[in-house]
Amino acid sequence: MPVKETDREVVLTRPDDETTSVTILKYGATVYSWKLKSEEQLWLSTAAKLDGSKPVRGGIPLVFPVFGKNTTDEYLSKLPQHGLARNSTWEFLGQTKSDPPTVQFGLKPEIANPELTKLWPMDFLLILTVELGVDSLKTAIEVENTSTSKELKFNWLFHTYFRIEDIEGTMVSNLAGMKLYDQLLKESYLDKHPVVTFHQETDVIYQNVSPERAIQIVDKGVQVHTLKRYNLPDTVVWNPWVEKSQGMADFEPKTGYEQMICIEPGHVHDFITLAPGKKWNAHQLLCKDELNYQAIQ
Ligand SMILES: O=P(O)(O)OC[C@H]1O[C@H](O)[C@H](O)[C@@H](O)[C@@H]1O
Repeated sequence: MPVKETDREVVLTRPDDETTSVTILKYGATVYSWKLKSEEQLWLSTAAKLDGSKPVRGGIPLVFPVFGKNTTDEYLSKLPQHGLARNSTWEFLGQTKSDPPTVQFGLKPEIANPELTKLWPMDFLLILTVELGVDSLKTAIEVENTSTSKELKFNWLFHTYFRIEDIEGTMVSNLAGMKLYDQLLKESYLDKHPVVTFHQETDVIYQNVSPERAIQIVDKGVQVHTLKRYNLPDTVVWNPWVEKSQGMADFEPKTGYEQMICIEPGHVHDFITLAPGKKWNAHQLLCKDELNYQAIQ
């Protein structure tokens, strides 16, 4: 069966290849496994909670309506870090296409985490579409402002944890020349390095990364993941390294930072503001591609 639903999750398998599948937890509509020919592509902590007691540490948590911890907005500042989508149980809306196999999940205030919608009393409808290609995974989001009178102000981000072999042998290409905000230094600057490499904790937000840029994760000269984006101008690059991993109870094994890199496409530098009745769409595409070093314009 290409789509298997249980109380907890939905597993989508390619009819032409049963070793290629994606598993989506209803809690957070979190993709927590994507296997290509039996090989896991995403990183998941061995201590990740899959029982709805905490957002999932790994896979693709969804960040909405706020990225990080807001301190200025009257309502968004009341929400916990990264908002309410990753700590709400979404509704499985079913399979919408058989080729490529595609499923949808929905979230609206009536079913979202009531502790959190109390703090952020807005009208919205989120539809997440997950499409399993031969060697790709597309996650697409539609945000609708269902209010008839109020604007909807929000961030969106796909918090994608990629599985890699060895962080110190890994580089991320095609972000060179971009302006970034370093969340650790609390400073903005131009990244003049030709590629991003990792030797310590990294937590940076690249801004206005052109949609033509395919971000590639390269392991010792070999392309292992390619990330394409639509309508997601910012890209967060995060690796917690040694100390930060020690401090996260759900991050295991403690050496796991060596096998993961978060490349998170989003709209987080500015808020999106949607007028009543309007919709906003974006997607990320995780795929395999030839190594393509794109020149800085
Ligand atoms: O621990 P979490 O709330 O899941 O956040 C994990 C990480 O998410 C993003 O990558 C942020 O840029 C980091 O500052 C944060 O530490």
